[in-house]
This record gives sequence, structure tokens and C-alpha cells, in this order.
Amino acid sequence: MIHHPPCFSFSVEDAMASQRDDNTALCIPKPALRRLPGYLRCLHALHKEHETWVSCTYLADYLKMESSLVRKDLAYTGVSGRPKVGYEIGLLTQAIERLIGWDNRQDAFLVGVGNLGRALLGHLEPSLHGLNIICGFDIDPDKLSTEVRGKMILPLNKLPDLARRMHIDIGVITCPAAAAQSVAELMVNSGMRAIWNFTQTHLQVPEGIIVENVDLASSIAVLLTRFAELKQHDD
Ligand SMILES: NC(=O)c1ccc[n+]([C@@H]2O[C@H](COP(=O)([O-])OP(=O)(O)OC[C@H]3O[C@@H](n4cnc5c(N)ncnc54)[C@H](O)[C@@H]3O)[C@@H](O)[C@H]2O)c1
Repeated sequence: MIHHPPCFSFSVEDAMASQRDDNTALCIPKPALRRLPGYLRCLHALHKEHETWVSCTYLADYLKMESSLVRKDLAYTGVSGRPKVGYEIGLLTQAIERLIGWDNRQDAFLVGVGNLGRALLGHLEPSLHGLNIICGFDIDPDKLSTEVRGKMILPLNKLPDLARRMHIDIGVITCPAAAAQSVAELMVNSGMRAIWNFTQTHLQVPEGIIVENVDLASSIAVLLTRFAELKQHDD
């Protein structure tokens, strides 16, 4: 078993889990959907340790949650636990991956290949995160025709034609905030239906287009508030 459970926190995977757009996932409340990647991380770690079964209590301890909440979340997977044994890890993993769409990797285009864009292009792992960013777009001539971990950086004006021909539904925006709205419009006009927005711009998009905003600041705020509580407790 694993001895040092990590704290449960909002992460890149959590943000991505919310972009699944089918009837099954839509039945799940968003907070529960955001918690599913946390369960997956624990299940993958247990699988590496050659464990076969996991209990609600173990998952709850690992993620520092109430076990009643874990039980409620796992009910959405349709997998039943066995009394006194728990859930079969392989089955539960598959069910969660299916639910959040990680068994069906989605291709995406990224716009803005600066510090953040390069990190996402280089380090987001399709098999772990369900999203496959296949190339980046930028307007800086020095970046064009270069590669990040084998992924081409192309001129932004190529995006519409490529997105339509390759049926790319998802766009990732990591350009400066001032350019984000026009990039979002370009994506939508190119047939994209879901946008993972890392900028601070509040994007205006037509009805039916999904926007998921990622904000490190809100995660840091939670961390600092919890840390302040911890320090108060120490005093
Ligand atoms: N969500 C978060 O928590 C978080 C964290 C860090 C950064 N950010 C945001 O992510 C964005 C990128 O940050 P960064 O540090 O990587 O910036 P950066 O300056 O390193 O990179 C921006 C890139 O966008 C390109 N670009 C500029 N205008 C463009 C346009 N119209 N179309 C396409 N590409 C264009 C630039 O050439 C550059 O390569 C910023 O908006 C920043 O505020 C968000």
C-alpha cells in the first residue's frame, strides 16, 4: 500500500475532466466530475503496487475526503463494491476513464507557444490526461516551423483550414490575454466547440460552445487560506 497520501487539489487533470461532453458525464454534478481524476491517480498508484482491491475508506484517506462522499461519487461509475473487500481496481479505473472520456483521446490545437504553451505541448501526456495536443500555433516568426517535443509550431493563419480538415474540436488558449478573444473567435469560426482557456480574459462565445477556464490564482488562494488555518492551529 502507499504510505504518503498526497493532498487532494485542483490540477490540470481536474480541469480537463470537465470538458467531457456526452450524456453520461453530463448527468454527474461538476464537483463530482472534478474529483474523479483524483480517484484515478490513487487507482493508478495502487495498480503499480500490484494491488487488486481498494476500499472507499482507503480512497477517502488517500484524498483526505469523507468516505461517504467517495461512495457517492463512485456510484456514478456504475461499478459496485463488494462488502468488506471494496472495488476491483481494474474495473473501477476503466469505468472512471470511460466516464471522463480518457479512454477516447481528443485531439486539440494550442494557440500561443510561449512559456505555458511549451510546457503544455511538451508535458501533457495523452495516455494520462486524455487530451492530445497535436500542434501549436503562434504569430512570432522566430517560433514558426520549430518543434516542441516533435510537435510543429505553425502560423496562426493555418489554423482554420487545418482544424476543419482534421476535425479538431478542442482549442487551448495560452496567448496573451489581449489576444484571447480574437483567438477564441477564430477557433469557433473554424468549427471548434470546446476551449480550454488559460488567460484571464472572460471569453464571449456563442451558445453551445464550452469554455473551461484554468486559474492558478484560485488554487493558490485555496492553498494560502488552508495554510493560514494550519498556522492559526499551531499558535
Ligand atoms: N491559467 C493560469 O493559471 C496561467 C498561468 C500562467 C500564465 N497564464 C496565462 O497564459 C498566457 C501565456 O502565458 P506565457 O507566460 O506562456 O506567455 P508568453 O509571453 O511566454 O507566451 C505567449 C505566446 O503567445 C504568442 N502570441 C501573442 N499574440 C498571439 C496571437 N494573437 N496569436 C497567437 N499567438 C500569440 C506569443 O508569440 C508567445 O509565443 C497568458 O495569458 C498568461 O496570463 C495563465
